[in-house]
Amino acid sequence: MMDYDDARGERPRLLVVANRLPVSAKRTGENSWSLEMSPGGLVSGLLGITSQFDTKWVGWPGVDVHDEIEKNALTESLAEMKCIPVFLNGVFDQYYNGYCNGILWPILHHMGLPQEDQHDTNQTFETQYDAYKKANRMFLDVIIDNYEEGDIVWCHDYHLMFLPQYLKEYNNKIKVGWFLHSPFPSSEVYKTLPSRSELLSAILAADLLGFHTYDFARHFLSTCTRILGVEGTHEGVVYQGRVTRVAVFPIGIDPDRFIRTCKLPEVTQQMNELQEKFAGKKVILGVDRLDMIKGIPQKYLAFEKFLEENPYWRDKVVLVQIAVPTRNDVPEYRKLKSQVHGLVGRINGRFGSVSSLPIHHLDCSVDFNYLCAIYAIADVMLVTSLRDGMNLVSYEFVACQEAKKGVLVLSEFAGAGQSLGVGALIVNPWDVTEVSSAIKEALNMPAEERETRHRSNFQYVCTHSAEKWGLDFMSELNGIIPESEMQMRKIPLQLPEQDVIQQYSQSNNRLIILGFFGTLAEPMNSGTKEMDLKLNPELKGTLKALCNDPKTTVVVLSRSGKNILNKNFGESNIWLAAENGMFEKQTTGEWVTNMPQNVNLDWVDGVKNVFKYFTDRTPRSYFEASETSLVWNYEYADVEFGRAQARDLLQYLWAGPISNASVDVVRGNHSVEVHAIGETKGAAIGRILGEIVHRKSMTTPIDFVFCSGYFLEKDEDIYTFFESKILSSKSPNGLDLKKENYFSAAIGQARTKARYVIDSAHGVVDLLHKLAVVADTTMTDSFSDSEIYEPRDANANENSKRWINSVRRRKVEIGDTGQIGM
Ligand SMILES: O=P(O)(O)OC[C@H]1O[C@H](O[C@H]2O[C@H](CO)[C@@H](O)[C@H](O)[C@H]2O)[C@H](O)[C@@H](O)[C@@H]1O
Ligand SMILES: O=c1ccn([C@@H]2O[C@H](COP(=O)(O)OP(=O)(O)O)[C@@H](O)[C@H]2O)c(=O)[nH]1
Repeated sequence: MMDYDDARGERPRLLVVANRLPVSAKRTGENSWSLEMSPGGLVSGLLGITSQFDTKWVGWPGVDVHDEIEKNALTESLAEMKCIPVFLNGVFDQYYNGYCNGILWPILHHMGLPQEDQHDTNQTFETQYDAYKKANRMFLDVIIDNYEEGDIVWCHDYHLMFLPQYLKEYNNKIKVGWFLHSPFPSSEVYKTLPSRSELLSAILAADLLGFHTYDFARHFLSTCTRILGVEGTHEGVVYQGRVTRVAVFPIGIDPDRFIRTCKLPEVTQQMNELQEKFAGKKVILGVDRLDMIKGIPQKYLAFEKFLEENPYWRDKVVLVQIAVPTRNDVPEYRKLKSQVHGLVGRINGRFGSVSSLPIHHLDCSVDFNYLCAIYAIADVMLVTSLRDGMNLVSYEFVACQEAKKGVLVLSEFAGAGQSLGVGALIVNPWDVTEVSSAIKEALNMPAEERETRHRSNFQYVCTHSAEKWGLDFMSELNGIIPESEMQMRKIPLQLPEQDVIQQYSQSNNRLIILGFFGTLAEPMNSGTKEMDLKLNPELKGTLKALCNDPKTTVVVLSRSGKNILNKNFGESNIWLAAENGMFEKQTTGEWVTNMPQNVNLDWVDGVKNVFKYFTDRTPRSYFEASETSLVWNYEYADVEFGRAQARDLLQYLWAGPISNASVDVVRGNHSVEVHAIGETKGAAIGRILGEIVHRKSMTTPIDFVFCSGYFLEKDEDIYTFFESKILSSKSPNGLDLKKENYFSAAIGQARTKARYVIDSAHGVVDLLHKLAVVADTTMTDSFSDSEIYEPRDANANENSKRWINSVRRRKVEIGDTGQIGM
């Protein structure tokens, strides 16, 4: 955790940006306002971090104000509380009631999009979406007006999903964090959102994204994979050349505030009054905003069932439900209110009497002291959220229960279900029978068990406070920025193709090192099987031309076996390294083995069986097997399923065929590779280089190296091998390499040890075509001046054909025989 130097007044400046300010304004007269604490867990949680930072809040003040004088008056009142208002006049209804709470909120809580009148819904959707973006821009404008260099900006919640993008577009150096207080749904639900990609890309502009639970973070990562096609790693999401860190930060409360409040005389007085009022009865408590995600109807149905089945308890228990009014302007919420009132009437009618009602339903919020008092006297807290980001009410109840040690009945669908699962009775709120039984169990629970359960919850709530949550997030954000900047700096440049061509044309002894899979091989399709790895047909002529140039040596380094390389490169005068260098040969010669003596390959058949098993059960996966290595690849399978299968496959392997074998297991992006210990591509290239120098009896040092492939991270030593050979003067090892004539280029990797990147294998194919032309022209110059060159390969792609022809024409025009001046 970070240590901030309060004594020197060096608290970092933090702009907390949330839809709602911690206080909401109410007009009390002309130009005068009263400020009240805003409801909801977001505000409660964030209050815990204000002491650690020089914090200012940016948010909606809770009212529409049109008059400039009034705006100024309110702005001044809010400034005293370090709050900066964003007046959302004109867009608020469409943005907040419409897009935020009518569209995003139900999607995030697994409830799906509204389905009434599709045509109207589509029309309003567009307007609401526009208002949402406009509102996010209004937040941006206020931030810009108040931003000072070095400020950290922490954006909160689903209301502000565009803000990270807007902030970074304004100033890429601002540290931006974004935290989601609600759940993040499964990709199957999120996918239905019409603006799904834009919203995802917009939040990925942040440096750090936080979620309450692993489930939500996992859903988010797999949604990014499925919708944007990006890979989620343990570090986060690599998107558009930068890494966005994704991490889990479960929010907490300020437990001391509750513990202290419960000891205040006025609060103990309220407790006494409540106890007197409910004397002889057990109190079950519910505290929720009247929101459909809180499962209040389900709670009432379960309570009704409990009363039905347990007549003994009918006059000995009362359910007090504080239903805090919320989002009254959203139609769904108004409907919920009447539904809930109907249920209360029915149950009280069925089980109540003149002197007692089983349900006390309050449509209001209560003040903080009263809330603590009622938390403290309750015997059972009943939380039946159908989905809930965290549910701080359950933490608050625990914090107030040191004396009573009541029982928490908690929905498994609240984030809190993951943290308080040991102490609480966890229920599925949709299962009224289960909730009814849990009520009974809670009411009958022996004191000793209540004590044990409470202790475990209390310990958690006290150690996982809102302050810790805020500091953890900020600490991560601060740590991550330099790293992500570093990563941005480390991101290699695009291969400078023209420099490669120029250096190639000027050099006298060139070495081209290429991978096979994902580089020279034709893209696989779903039907591809083990032996089908084939040289891209576009490259046949090109490779031949390169290999036939006496100034050029081509090496193909592959994890594939000897047979596959023989089949594909048998006709070229080329150096081959099969199985990552276990076997080597020049096409004209015999394969030489580098396999250590006594290497044990007993594991191969067992691994093959496991790979076969998983290939059969994972559509569009396939495996390659060679003498010393096997690779199972799920690149073309459903990525999520493939990943899950890969996990299972590894368990099978470790438990069986490789438990005692001398093998390396490498997890690639979409593959699992098992190979005999002993070879790396870097070591192989070192040996081959020695051979080349020796066999060719070289007199001219190698003065051009191009090395490119779709290599696994562990094989990237192939790129670093040459780095140590780059000298200012000619080196004794037959190399004359400088940074100008050494080109290492990884295909499609955001992070690599190579100097450069190429977006796809097409880039390599294209470049090789061009180099082949240079090889041809420098070798023979056998075209007549009037001849327009036709690439020898009819399949060469259009760009390279065009390029080649333009070079030919220029060559004709300027009579250039040896060099191509680019
Ligand atoms: O501002 P409102 O529209 O009135 O709604 C109140 C808040 O509701 C949501 O709270 C969430 O945040 C809590 C703390 O992280 C979490 O415990 C709870 O599960 C969530 O529902 C909403 O996310 C906030 O933005 C609202 O302010
Ligand atoms: O009359 C009330 C009752 C409760 N709360 C607070 O509202 C928050 C509810 O947070 P929770 O995470 O449980 O759910 P949310 O309402 O944010 O979805 C808690 O901090 C409660 O103390 C409130 O402000 N007024």
